[in-house]
Amino acid sequence: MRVVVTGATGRMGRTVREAAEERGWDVRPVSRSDAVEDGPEDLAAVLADERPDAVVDFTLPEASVETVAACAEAGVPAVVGTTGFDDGQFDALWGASQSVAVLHAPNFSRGVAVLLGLVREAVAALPGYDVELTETHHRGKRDAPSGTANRLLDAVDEARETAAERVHGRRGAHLRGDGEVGVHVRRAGDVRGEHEVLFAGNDEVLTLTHRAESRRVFAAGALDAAAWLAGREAGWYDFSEVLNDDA
Ligand SMILES: NC(=O)C1=CN([C@@H]2O[C@H](COP(=O)(O)OP(=O)(O)OC[C@H]3O[C@@H](n4cnc5c(N)ncnc54)[C@H](OP(=O)(O)O)[C@@H]3O)[C@@H](O)[C@H]2O)C=CC1
Ligand SMILES: O=C(O)C1=N[C@H](C(=O)O)C[C@H](O)C1
Repeated sequence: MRVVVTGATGRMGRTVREAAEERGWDVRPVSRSDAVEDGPEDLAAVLADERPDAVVDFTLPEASVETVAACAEAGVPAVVGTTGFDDGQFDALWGASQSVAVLHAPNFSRGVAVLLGLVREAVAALPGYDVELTETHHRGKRDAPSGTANRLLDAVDEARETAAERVHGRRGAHLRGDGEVGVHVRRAGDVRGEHEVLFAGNDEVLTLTHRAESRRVFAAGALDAAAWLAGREAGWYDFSEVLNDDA
């Protein structure tokens, strides 16, 4: 496999490069900075010259939109791990997937894929229970709540077949509403990523927690996705399709 890694000097960019090199892949880092060999370079030119099998992108929403547009132009599949897109940016990614294969996931760990299923199952089995979500990440994280937290909240809504009011933190005199879901965000140190979904009711509490212990887990999932996506036709793909084919 030959992959281009954008945001090559970022926390995830560095981890993805190392993991791909360990697999023996041909890795081409692309960065805005001159901290990588070959310095800052135009992505479109790199894609045209080197024809990689896929691009792996963990950057910022505005940067990912540009990257995926360049991939669409060059016909190179794109794996996107970036989070924090607004609706317009998300539409731009989806639009590009009409002309190239795009796979976006807010979390490339297999444990979180399982957690999503468990949350749907718990919501369906525990009607009327209060649900609260807490996520913790390192101090360098920009977006809140995390992309994974938003995906977990969507899973709660899907299982309830209704959109819950998402209450971000609580302060002052305020009684909890029946259907609301509390969302709590913590930023501290270098916590790699923790998500907890709590269900309470009927004199009991159930918590489902996922904790990433290294960024390598995300890099491994993204590289598995890149290998799966290479050579696929244009379209919008989901990480669950990669995992299902693996099972
Ligand atoms: N889906 C998943 O499993 C995971 C997703 N993420 C997501 O990946 C994204 C990146 O996370 P992380 O690696 O921690 O972030 P970092 O801030 O460490 O890295 C982001 C990199 O993006 C590049 N970049 C491109 N354009 C810009 C710009 N305009 N301003 C700043 N940087 C820019 C820079 O690299 P350079 O200078 O080299 O171009 C920068 O280092 C986040 O959205 C995060 O939520 C994180 C972990 C797992
Ligand atoms: O920024 C991070 O670090 C992470 N971001 C992703 C998210 O927003 O959900 C995934 C993971 O939790 C790490």
